[in-house]
Amino acid sequence: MSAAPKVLISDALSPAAVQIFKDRGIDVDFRPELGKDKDKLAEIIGDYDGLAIRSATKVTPAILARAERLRVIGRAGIGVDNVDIPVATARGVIVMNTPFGNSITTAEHAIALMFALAREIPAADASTQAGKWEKNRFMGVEITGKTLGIIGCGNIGSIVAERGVGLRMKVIAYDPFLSPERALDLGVEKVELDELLPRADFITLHTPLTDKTRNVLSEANLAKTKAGVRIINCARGGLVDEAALRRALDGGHVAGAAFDVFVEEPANANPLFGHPNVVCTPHLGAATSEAQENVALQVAEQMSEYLLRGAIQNAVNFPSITAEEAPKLKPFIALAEKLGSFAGQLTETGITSIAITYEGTVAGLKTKALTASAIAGVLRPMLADVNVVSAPAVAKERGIVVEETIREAEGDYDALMTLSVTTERQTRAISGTVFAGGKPRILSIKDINVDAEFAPSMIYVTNEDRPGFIGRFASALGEAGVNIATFALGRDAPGGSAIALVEVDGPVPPQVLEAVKALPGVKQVKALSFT
Ligand SMILES: NC(=O)C1=CN([C@@H]2O[C@H](COP(=O)(O)OP(=O)(O)OC[C@H]3O[C@@H](n4cnc5c(N)ncnc54)[C@H](O)[C@@H]3O)[C@@H](O)[C@H]2O)C=CC1
Ligand SMILES: O=C(O)CCC(=O)C(=O)O
Repeated sequence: MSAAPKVLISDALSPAAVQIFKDRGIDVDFRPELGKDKDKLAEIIGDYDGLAIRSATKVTPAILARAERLRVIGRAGIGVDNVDIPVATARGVIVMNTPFGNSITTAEHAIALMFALAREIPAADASTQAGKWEKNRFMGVEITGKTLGIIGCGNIGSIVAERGVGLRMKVIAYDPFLSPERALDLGVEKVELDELLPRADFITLHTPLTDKTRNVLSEANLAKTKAGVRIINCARGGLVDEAALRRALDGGHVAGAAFDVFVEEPANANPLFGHPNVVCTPHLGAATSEAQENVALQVAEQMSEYLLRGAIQNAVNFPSITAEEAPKLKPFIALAEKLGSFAGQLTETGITSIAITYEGTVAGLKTKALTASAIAGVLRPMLADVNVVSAPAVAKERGIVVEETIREAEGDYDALMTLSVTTERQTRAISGTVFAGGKPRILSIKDINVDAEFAPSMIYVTNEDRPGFIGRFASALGEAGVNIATFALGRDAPGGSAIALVEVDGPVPPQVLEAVKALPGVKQVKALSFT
């Protein structure tokens, strides 16, 4: 029996997560202090199959380089910008998040900050508790009837929009991916950024931080906002140019700003600090007991399902696979990898494209996962470290075009998978299926029917279809002491091109391949291995 998977929790997750892992039979170490101790984390990460984090742990290339066993990183929350996704993907590590568990809580924090700004609640509180009773100092603004401009109207932005509508605000939203139907449903007017900026009394940001959204409120865009605007950022530091915002606050154009997130976190110093109309919280958007319980439970469930059953949910770098789909996919994943491996072992020049056709019942499965497995199979003979998670990215990086075709109708087989690999010299197609009992099987190679299993040690020969070849081939193996286990043959036409696929016991010495190559009519000989 294989050992139980081991998970490290390196951030302040709700203890509910620990219990879930334990209940599922997973060994778990709860070490929240490690999120801030990257050296210690790097020292021990090699012992773990899973890493559960919030935002304090930075999963850098240096940490990943030491994570030899790591299979999954689970973010109890939404933003995965503290994880180096390309490097995790290249190392075959699934990265999953919990995209909904803290959305309501974060939207509520944005609304709370909007009220805090409108009525200067933090400053009024400090003044009152200091015994000043400055009734005339604090003159707020009413929310009702004001225009709320939302930048990024996804999960959290939509909840903020609904709350804004409920507060009788006029809600406008800039989000290139917001459909007109969804905007209508939410009661929101969809606008361009240049329209939102001068119209909004309050602007709230709810996008991820990407190359496109960085400094979306730049100095130039801040200058386009309405005089007296109030700005709320509960999404990510870096969406607003903090120094430019400070100048706009100092100059009086911006009436107030409420920030939960900062360019540098923990934010011990920041250009916004100290301004009387600025309200700050230390990245508390998701900090309610409800949200933390939600995300901790969800991430622990998702990670356990993956580590124990191969189910993938909410991965940002791999298609989802349910626990019900996982066992159905498993034999086809093996088939896809082996077809890929067959082609990969035969390929000696640069690959330009990989095409995979799914026919019959297999067309109804998660073909994206199968395609990723096939690509991994093709590339593995050339790149030892590639795996099913990293393969699509590696292929893309190498300029290999990947095509997937799905045909629901069945032909001669319930399920048929055909992989074609095109190199600078030729296209090689291999088809296969899964037989009862889950065994992958080869059905044709280069359009020639050959019925064979994949075996640990095989010899693949292409030759001219001439009398006497089989006897000479078998004798060459016999003389070298290589025992034949199974023998599969195929040809396109009498006297045309033929294929022999022979399973042998044990490895094939190079001199045996040379001897077979020297036989009359032989075009190609290759030892193949399938584990
Ligand atoms: N302060 C906190 O503690 C928390 C912060 N967050 C952050 O909130 C942000 C939003 O989260 P969700 O709503 O769950 O994400 P989401 O993915 O559901 O929504 C993001 C929206 O931004 C839009 N968008 C992307 N690029 C854009 C662009 N260039 N201009 C305008 N809109 C653009 C997308 O179309 C999408 O609708 C994330 O960055 C997340 O990390 C989330 C939870 C807690
Ligand atoms: O875990 C946290 O407190 C931060 C939450 C967050 O920023 C997110 O989920 O994106």
